[in-house]
Amino acid sequence: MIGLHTAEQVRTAERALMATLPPGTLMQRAATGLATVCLGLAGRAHGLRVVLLVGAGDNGGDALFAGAQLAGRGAQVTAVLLAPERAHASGLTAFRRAGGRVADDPARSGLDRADLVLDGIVGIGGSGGLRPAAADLAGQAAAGPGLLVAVDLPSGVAADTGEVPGEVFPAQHTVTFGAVKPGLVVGEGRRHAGQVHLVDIGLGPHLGDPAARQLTDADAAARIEPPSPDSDKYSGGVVGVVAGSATYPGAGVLCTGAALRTRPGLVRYAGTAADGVRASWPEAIVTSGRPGDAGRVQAWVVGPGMGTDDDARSVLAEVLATDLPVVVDADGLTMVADAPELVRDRTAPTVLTPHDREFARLFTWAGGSTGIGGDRMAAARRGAAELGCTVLLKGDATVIADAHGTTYVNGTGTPWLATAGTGDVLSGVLGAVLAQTPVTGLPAVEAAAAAAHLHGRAGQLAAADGPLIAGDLVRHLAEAVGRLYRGGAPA
Ligand SMILES: NC(=O)C1=CN([C@@H]2O[C@H](COP(=O)(O)OP(=O)(O)OC[C@H]3O[C@@H](n4cnc5c(N)ncnc54)[C@H](O)[C@@H]3O)[C@@H](O)[C@H]2O)[C@@H](O)CC1
Ligand SMILES: [K+]
Repeated sequence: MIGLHTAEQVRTAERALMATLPPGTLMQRAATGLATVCLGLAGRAHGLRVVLLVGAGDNGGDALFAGAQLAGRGAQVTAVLLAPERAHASGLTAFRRAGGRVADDPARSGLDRADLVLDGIVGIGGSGGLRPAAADLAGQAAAGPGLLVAVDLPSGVAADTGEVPGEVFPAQHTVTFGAVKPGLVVGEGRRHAGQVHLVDIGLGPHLGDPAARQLTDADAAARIEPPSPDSDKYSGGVVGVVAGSATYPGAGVLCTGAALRTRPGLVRYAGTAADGVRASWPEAIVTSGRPGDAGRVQAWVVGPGMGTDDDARSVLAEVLATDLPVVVDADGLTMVADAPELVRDRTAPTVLTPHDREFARLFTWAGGSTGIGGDRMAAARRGAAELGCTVLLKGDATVIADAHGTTYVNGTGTPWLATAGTGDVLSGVLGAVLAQTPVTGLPAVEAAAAAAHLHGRAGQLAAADGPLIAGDLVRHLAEAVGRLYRGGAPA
């Protein structure tokens, strides 16, 4: 499990740890970790042209100490000081002593021929958009040839939320200290962090509960129960699917297929796409009747492609009136927006899986001119608390939050997933994981996080061959599940 810790949590842990250590120890650990990652990325030190962008705080101090280490190994290191009189004093001394050069004019920084640029402009002490001089340097760095490495956090990204209120240092790598900050993996910040390298500086025992979490493959595998020797077709959890329509059977076919491929125990389908589903999936038990005619299930998926007419509304109400876990997606969400009490009044878990527009329809505060806003974790938590459910807010880093504020950020996926029908597949996967929860006792928020993780992995596998369509996801699900159990390895 990857814990995501806010700036304040990191500072609190730092204070507790620093009380037991000589001054400067943590910065030395951070700088050594940073220099080590840089050497690994560059593959050499001797003759390497390095430019440090140095702000007025400790983030600049990290850059200066790392720069000193690189200079000591033969790199040609130039520091550009944004506030020369406030630059980290002992960092600057060490840097100069190691042979580092301070640029006397930011216009002659050498960014146009650097091999490596370290962004030590601002870290967890930053606020608001980058100031003009810093923004200008970030722009020059982006236009230059150097590998762009952010120190702790790309300058311009809000550590706790991933908001990017102005210009930003567009890192290809971020070397972060002590804990991964949410802003590196969620929202717009994620797009500017590049590959994240976590340097352990010993904060661990002092960090406490993370503000949010991200699953690894092993975490996801542990939340999707494999069959055991005494399993039968019922013990994996029976999924009920209400999706698609006579005119548009596709959503029913994709959703049912995804549920079957995630944990092939038993999937029951009820709805007007019965003929299409039956033709595609002889393994499913299909009825064209109402959900109540389908037989016993342990969880329902309702909504994708089912329409929003009166019949659909009464089917949705029937499903939500059960005391079973329910996933509501797509048309189901449109109808819930008109009747939120159907969800609010439930005692069994409900997972809503909106994209931004659906989210804005569900929650009027997110529908104004500002939309959801840059803090996607806060939005998902607020929505979940309002309806007493779990919200899976789709995005390039999907956020999953429940009414208690427990939050996950998904770390798998590919931009190729932004294509028609992939949401229907996610609901099917989620239905299958949720159907196990009466037995596994897994909280719905974790089931949803595991489903998003698996869905993203299937997307990555499918996209390895080029552009994917939703059916490819279903075809790659079995392999994605198998790889999760094998720690990511192919068969
Ligand atoms: N807290 C910890 O546990 C550790 C922190 N370390 C480093 O210390 C950093 C935090 O240091 P500080 O608290 O000194 O703060 P920072 O160095 O992150 O930022 C403070 C400076 O940035 C300027 N600034 C703020 N917003 C700005 C903006 N929008 N545009 C331009 N400049 C802006 C401020 O004027 C201030 O001088 C971390 O990010 C990390 O790099 C490490 O040395 C290791 C340990
Ligand atoms: K930085």
